[in-house]
Amino acid sequence: MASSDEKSWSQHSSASQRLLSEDEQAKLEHQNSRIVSDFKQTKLEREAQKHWDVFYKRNTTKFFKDRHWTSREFEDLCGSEQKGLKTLLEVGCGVGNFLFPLLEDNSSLYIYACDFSPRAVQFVKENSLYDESRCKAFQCDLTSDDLLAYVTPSAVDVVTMIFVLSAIHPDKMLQSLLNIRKVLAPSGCILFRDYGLHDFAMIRFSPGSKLDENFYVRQDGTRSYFFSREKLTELFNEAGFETEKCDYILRETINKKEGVCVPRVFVQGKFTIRKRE
Ligand SMILES: C[S@@+](CC[C@H](N)C(=O)[O-])C[C@H]1O[C@@H](n2cnc3c(N)ncnc32)[C@H](O)[C@@H]1O
Repeated sequence: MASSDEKSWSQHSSASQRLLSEDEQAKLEHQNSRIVSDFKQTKLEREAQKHWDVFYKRNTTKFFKDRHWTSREFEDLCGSEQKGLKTLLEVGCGVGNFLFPLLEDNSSLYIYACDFSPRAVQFVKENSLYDESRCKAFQCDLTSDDLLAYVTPSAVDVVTMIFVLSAIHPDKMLQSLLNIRKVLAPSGCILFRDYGLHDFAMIRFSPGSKLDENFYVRQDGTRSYFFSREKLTELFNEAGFETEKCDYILRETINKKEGVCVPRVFVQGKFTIRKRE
């Protein structure tokens, strides 16, 4: 995960995926020498929520930086008033690093925010900027709880998914998207940003951390998938969405702790509900 001591120093987008050096290819190959057992994989899935909750117990609100870049990166979030954007749902909101900057920048926006970690939701509610007339935070597991229990059907103009789908088991990604689709207005969209294929964090995993193709477990039991553009568009297509945009974002960050410059890869996209099935 990108911790708060990593500082970005340059950024650019690219249509093609990052090519690996021979050394990096060898590292990826080496990861296959020890794949996590089925027994441990089942346990990790059963305890997914617990692992994230413990993550927030340990890191409180200090791990992720406030995401002030979102309005810049997603033009749909810029000037929301003029665009008639009224209601937004952020899924996998963590402690609100995306939510609060957005609330501050958009005075007429109402934001629903959910996460399956009860501690994360509690941190959101305890934030001094939390205002029930402007937002509602609730606990919800996207893979199993019906979003319609909290949000009116088709009531949401924009859903944001910021580094959340990667934390969900690949077998449950589709059902999570179908769940989200139910609350999205027919003209609405999903704005997406997550870890991309060949991100530095992916190469860095050691043997014994690989769960499946492009899917890994961290030391603390939280998991991460690394998306190719193809995988992502295929998934959204299957869930009834059209891909408006889907790009790799390549950026270099300085990891201050280790004193090295590392290549980060993210995937960013915009998806709309397909008009005709
Ligand atoms: C990498 S963090 C990103 C948090 C936040 N979106 C941000 O960018 O700061 C992933 C978040 O997804 C949440 N999450 C993982 N699986 C989930 C699920 N099935 N349902 C709801 N939230 C989930 C975790 O609790 C965690 O807060």
